[in-house]
Amino acid sequence: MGEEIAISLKNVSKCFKRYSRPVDRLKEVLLPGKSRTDEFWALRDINIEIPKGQTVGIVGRNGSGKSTLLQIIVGTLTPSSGDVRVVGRVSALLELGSGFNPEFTGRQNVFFNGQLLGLSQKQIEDRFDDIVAFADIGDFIEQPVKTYSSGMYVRLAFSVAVNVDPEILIVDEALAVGDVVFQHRCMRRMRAMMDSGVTTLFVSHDSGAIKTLCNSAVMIHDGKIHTTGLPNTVIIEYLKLVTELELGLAQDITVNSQQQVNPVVDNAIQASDSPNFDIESPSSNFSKATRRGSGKARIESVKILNQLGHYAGESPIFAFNEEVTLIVNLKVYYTIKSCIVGFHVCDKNGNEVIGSNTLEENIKIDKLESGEEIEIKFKFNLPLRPSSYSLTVAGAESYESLSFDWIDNIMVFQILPPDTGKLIHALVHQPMVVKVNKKVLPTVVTPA
Ligand SMILES: Nc1ncnc2c1ncn2[C@@H]1O[C@H](COP(=O)(O)OP(=O)(O)OP(=O)(O)O)[C@@H](O)[C@H]1O
Repeated sequence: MGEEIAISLKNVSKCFKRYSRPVDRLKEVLLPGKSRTDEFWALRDINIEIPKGQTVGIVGRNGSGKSTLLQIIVGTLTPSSGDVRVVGRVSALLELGSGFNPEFTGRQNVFFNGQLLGLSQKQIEDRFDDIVAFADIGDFIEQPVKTYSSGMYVRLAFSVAVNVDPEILIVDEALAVGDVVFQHRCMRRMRAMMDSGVTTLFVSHDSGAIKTLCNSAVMIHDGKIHTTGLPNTVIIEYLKLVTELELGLAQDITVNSQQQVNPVVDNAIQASDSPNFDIESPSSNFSKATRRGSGKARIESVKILNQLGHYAGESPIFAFNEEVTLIVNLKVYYTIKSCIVGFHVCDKNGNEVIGSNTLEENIKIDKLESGEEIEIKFKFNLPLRPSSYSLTVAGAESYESLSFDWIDNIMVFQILPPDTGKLIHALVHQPMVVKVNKKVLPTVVTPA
């Protein structure tokens, strides 16, 4: 006998009608008979089968179609075509704001929701204390839900969703809204439910959560299934796509910023006259990166090797804390008195999180003549929070002098979450030793 299927979608597509201009909606009302909407396919030919008891993660960029897919499975949206089968009682925690009546108190909403999910009054009463205890929102349970903060709202909604004995649990990113303590509590509860055989569908942008919680994952892109498989494989594909798109964005910005050339630097480059800026490099990103400098010496190529010593590619993905080697090749066009070459790694907000240079690392590079070439290698680890980072590489004769070459955004790379499932809360992670000493309480001697 084959495995039981809890959720099955066959050739499911969803088309929304959209007005490209608000005035078209008005025109349609005033001049009925002609549709003025455009068709927008949010989902196209989705085929998924989720066996009973599995936990499946769904990833995809904003607007890729994840929420539409979940709403179709839950039944709050009907597909334009295709077949949806869901076997079992579904409890869903979809977007914030759905499910509760804002005018009702928390207590009234618990009963209202429980009934919607098919529980009797008695069954809800039996579970009520557990629901309130898990939500931990104190006296607010007697207040109208419209007075709740978004965090309180999620606490109560999640508590209801997990305390009604669902056979299928569908969670859409809502965990991110609660505080960290609550997120951990939710994770523990979800894991317990998964262990007890509840089929779970879990949408998240948190690749660590997908990797630690799910048996398999599905990546949606532009309304279609892009990749399915083991969570790690799907996450790598997802991060690769995100990195490539980010890099494309960085390059667009670069093209604009290059139009505003710093005149001082520009004159210096022109004065140097001879350097050839059509650099051959292993990276096609290279020539498009934001670049400035006198041009007396030029960074000819930059590449990163992974911990196995292999070239990591143009948009690398590294393991958490992986040891990498950055290799910078420099060619001198005009004699320089001395040379400092350095780099830094920036997070998305532009914070420089890792960086150094030859001078600070006590590597002295003396006078270099025109035509000389040098290679500099920096070996370091990447103990950084899983995210994407950009690399900047630069060189100058001294701290006081104008850079001879400075290249921002030469590369964007991605760091994966630790395999252990550990969450990295800070930007940079430090190895540490933790010791707990249990205090021995003095024994109290009671007088005879
Ligand atoms: N009711 C609607 N009418 C028209 N277009 C819609 C409607 N609902 C969703 N869309 C469009 O469908 C696409 C998919 O939306 P959906 O909310 O499913 O994406 P998502 O992957 O969940 O995004 P996010 O991660 O931002 O929540 C988007 O382009 C969205 O604008």
